[in-house]
Amino acid sequence: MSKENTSSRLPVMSKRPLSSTTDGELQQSAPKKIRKVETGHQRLKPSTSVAPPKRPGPVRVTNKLLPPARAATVAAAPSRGDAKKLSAHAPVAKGASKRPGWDLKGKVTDLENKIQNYQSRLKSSNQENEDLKTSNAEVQKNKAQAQEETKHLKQCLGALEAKLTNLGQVSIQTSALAHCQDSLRVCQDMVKSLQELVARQQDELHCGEMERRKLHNTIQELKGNIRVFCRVRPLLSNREATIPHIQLPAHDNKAITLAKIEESHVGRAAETQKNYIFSFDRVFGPHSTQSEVFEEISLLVQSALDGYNVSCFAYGQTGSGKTFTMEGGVMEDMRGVIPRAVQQIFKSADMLREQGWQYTFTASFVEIYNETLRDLLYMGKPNKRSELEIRKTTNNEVTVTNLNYQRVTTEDEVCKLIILANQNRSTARTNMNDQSSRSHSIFQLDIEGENTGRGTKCKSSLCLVDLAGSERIQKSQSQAERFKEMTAINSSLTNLGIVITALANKESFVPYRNSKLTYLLQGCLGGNSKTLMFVNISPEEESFSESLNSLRFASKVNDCVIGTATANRK
Ligand SMILES: Nc1ncnc2c1ncn2[C@@H]1O[C@H](COP(=O)(O)OP(=O)(O)OP(=O)(O)O)[C@@H](O)[C@H]1O
Repeated sequence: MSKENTSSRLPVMSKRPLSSTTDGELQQSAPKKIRKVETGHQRLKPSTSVAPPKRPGPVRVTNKLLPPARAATVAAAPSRGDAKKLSAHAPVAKGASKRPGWDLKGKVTDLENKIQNYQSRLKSSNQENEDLKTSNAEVQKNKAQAQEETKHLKQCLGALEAKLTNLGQVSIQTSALAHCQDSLRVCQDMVKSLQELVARQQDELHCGEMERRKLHNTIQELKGNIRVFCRVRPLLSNREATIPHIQLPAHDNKAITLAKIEESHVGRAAETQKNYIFSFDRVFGPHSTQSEVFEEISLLVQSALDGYNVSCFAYGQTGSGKTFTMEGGVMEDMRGVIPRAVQQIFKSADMLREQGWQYTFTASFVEIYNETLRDLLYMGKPNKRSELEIRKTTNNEVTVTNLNYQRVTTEDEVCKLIILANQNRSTARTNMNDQSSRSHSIFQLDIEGENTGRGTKCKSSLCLVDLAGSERIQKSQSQAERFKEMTAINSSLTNLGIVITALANKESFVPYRNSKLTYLLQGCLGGNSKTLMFVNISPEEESFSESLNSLRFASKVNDCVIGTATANRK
């Protein structure tokens, strides 16, 4: 039965005229109606207390824990059993506690009172329930807020903890930084003292370098400012296994003997041997390598970087190995004096750069053919070649008009110029040598060095000369043009000999201008210059006379050198 039904009956019961009914009827009907009322009270369960519910005060833990629906049920009504208890304890209207059985009206009144009482309690319970709901909602809201706040606080805490950790790290880093700063100060002190040490050592190094240059020059002077090396070419064919007419003593690398076996004019002895003994600064046999030869010259090349003019000549008959000695082959171990000297110059300049030296290099390559100068670095049209003239500058330096003076910075650049010069070089066929060069070729590297820190400068020239063949006219069977070439070559070589002799004898007049060769090489042939002459010898027996001539010419030069060395010792 619904609550609505229960409540609708109660007014009916109260309005029924009791007088028109019998006690029995009333007695029978009354309990039914009471039961119906009680049935309606079943919705009040579960009730844990019959005490009138108090108005909700401050939120209690029990209320918080109860779900809202259950709280509402408690407030709605007690259970049937509870109703009995309630009836037992419920306050009874005054004067209704002991109603006689017939006082049905009174009982009804009592019951109505009770109902009113319950209704008011129900109302207050509902109110209380509503209050609890509101309070619960507030609690939930507060709880959510509290959770939010907790979350926020946790975040703050996390951030603070992170900050704290960072602060810890910062303090570690600060102490590490302080440590580093200390180390830096120590290092700075160390760097300062090292810089002072380096400066001192640079001073010492510079002094050492200048001392080295001086001593090096002294050694070169003691060895002689004009030196002669002899080199014997190996046999080019296997026709002759030995070279009996050239003797090189095993124990002495400065001597060479040409032995000539002549028929005896006396008659008894079949033949006699005539020995021509020569002595030079060094004699290289047929098996000497290019690097062995250069080793002896490298000290002179060093002098060029130190500021001394250096010249190196290769003298000898056609085919004796002059070009091979000066230029050599393409293979590394076949490279001759010019490429090796260039390599050494650039390497040494690189090393000296660390000591504050800056070098500039200018290369030129010229040939003298029939007493005419030709630029070997010329790249224009052959018929557009300008005439080259040797001139002297106001500084008394020799220069050539219209000649290509190429600024070079690397060894490679110089090697390319050498290739170009070779292509330009005049060659002509002769009976002596298919690739015979009929001109003097002069490679010149002008070197300018400056040590700005020390205020020191040096200037020098390195001249490497491959002379034209020196053979006699008859042997080469030269005709007309060849005769003219030969005359010019021999004339200039003779003049070279004369100039060297005049220099060695310290003569007041040196006839440089007698030939283009000596005029051009004037700067590299006197004063503070150092000269080296190679005399190249062909090993073939038929070249005996030419070899003898060459050795005699070289010996004349060498004798002059010995005279100079003796004078130095005094
Ligand atoms: N030391 C050597 N070892 C091996 N081969 C050599 C040596 N010297 C010279 N030759 C060879 O001998 C030949 C002639 O040499 P080279 O051209 O150098 O003579 P040259 O004196 O320059 O002649 P020219 O005056 O006619 O120019 C070349 O084929 C060269 O390779």
